[in-house]
Amino acid sequence: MSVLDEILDGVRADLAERQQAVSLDALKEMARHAPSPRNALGALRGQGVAVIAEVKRCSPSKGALAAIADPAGLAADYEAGGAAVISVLTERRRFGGSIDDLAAVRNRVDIPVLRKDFVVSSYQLWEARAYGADLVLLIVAALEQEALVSLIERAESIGLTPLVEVHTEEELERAVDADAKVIGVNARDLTTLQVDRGTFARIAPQIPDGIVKIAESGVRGPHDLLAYASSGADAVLVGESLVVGKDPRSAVSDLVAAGAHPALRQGK
Ligand SMILES: O=C(O)c1ccccc1NCC(=O)[C@H](O)[C@H](O)COP(=O)(O)O
Repeated sequence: MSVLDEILDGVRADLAERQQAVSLDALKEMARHAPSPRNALGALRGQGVAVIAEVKRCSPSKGALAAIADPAGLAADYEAGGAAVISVLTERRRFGGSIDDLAAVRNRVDIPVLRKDFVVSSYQLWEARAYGADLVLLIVAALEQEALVSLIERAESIGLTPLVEVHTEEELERAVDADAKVIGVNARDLTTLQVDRGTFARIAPQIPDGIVKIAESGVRGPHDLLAYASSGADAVLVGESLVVGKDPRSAVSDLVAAGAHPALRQGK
């Protein structure tokens, strides 16, 4: 069984428990009272290369990364460093996250917040909105095309901006066919878990103009951001290097400064 299939099995089991505990109607009611969605597209399309800073405790590829007792405090540091968006990994079994992390982060910061998870059902979209998410990750490799199209439509209809993640040219074609407006190319192969930073440079030129292009995974510092930017990234999504470092605020600030270089502004 592939890593993705293993993750998805766990996600479905946890989801079934939550669906038993909280009805869809109750979630919809919570979503109605949630704070209004923030302007995610505006944040990603700002000047320079936008930095999406991730709250990530552990991962299938590396195991434990950082304890992160106060995810909201970490997110506040990211925001102070100039992050445009906060990503919160809410998957429990392999990433140590929770939907409560999402709510805590959303209540602390003033920038848009991404629910980063393995979404397979519209129930998770309502959950995301009920707990304050502004964006939601949809992974093409985890979804049949019909489900991808319908989750994108449903997400947009309830005020979420879908970030549609691809790993290959075939998945990119599916994302574009599904009318994705924000596409992330993830450099981490879901079968081997190896990071190949060349993936973005290979796939990004085929992303049509007008779609926001995000380079995900493998950013160790400003030099990787600059490499992704030179291949056309509007934004980078960074997790591990921020949570294992001593000073997340200045690490974000260094990335933001590199991404603000005037030479990178052309075409944005
Ligand atoms: O991080 C993993 O090991 C992983 C394994 C399987 C599926 C997804 C995985 N990570 C999620 C992400 O996409 C990253 O957390 C995100 O792009 C940040 O990457 P990094 O900066 O390399 O931590």
